[in-house]
Amino acid sequence: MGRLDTEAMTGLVPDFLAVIHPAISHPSAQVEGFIGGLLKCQCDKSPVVVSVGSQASHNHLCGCSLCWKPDGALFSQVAVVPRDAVHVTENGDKLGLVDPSAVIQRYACRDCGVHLVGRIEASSHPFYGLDFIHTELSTDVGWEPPKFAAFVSSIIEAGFPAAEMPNMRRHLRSLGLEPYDCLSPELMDAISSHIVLQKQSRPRQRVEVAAE
Ligand SMILES: N[C@@H](CCC(=O)N[C@@H](CSCO)C(=O)NCC(=O)O)C(=O)O
Ligand SMILES: [Zn+2]
Ligand SMILES: [Zn+2]
Repeated sequence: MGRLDTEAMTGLVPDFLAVIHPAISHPSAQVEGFIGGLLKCQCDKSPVVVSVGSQASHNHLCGCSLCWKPDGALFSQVAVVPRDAVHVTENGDKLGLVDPSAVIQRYACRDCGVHLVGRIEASSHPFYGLDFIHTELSTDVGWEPPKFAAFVSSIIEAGFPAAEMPNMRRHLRSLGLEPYDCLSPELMDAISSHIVLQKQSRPRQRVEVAAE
């Protein structure tokens, strides 16, 4: 089987649980007062280790083509933490920038391909100050579980049959993961509010009208 078995997905009844994400049948149990843990890449030898000194927030499934997914999964599981809480503690020399032109600067292990951290460098970005992480890379217990599914329509770009999308959305809802085709309304509202504030703090442009 290839990285993503799109042939199996064209069957009449796709095995949704198997293709959504391996962690979804046993989601993490959030622990109050949890203060973070260690993320490790999938290398048996000299794994990259990242220390995260914070609980994660906005944990969600993401169907976009850019976020890292375990083999065979259609969705990534991705959350944010304050960037100050993130420190590469071991084998950081193995990290490489996946796509320098992306808004989220994702750093992956060059040996196993796992993405350890996604950082926003543009200070004007609504999510500046937050790093994207994959909590499944940690064996520590207490991380916030995923709460919704984002960029769901994007899985079609990975080969998921468009005709099966109503079933996929129904299935995500049955798992308590409301499907959205961008981010959740809460996050979209935060993005728009940030844009309004940015416009207000920018001096108004004078529009010159040429005299006839
Ligand atoms: N259809 C595209 C969507 C890609 C996309 O816009 N991804 C979002 C969500 S990633 C985390 O939730 C995004 O913010 N991307 C910016 C970036 O990744 O740099 C596709 O599937 O590729
Ligand atoms: Zn690795
Ligand atoms: Zn994504």
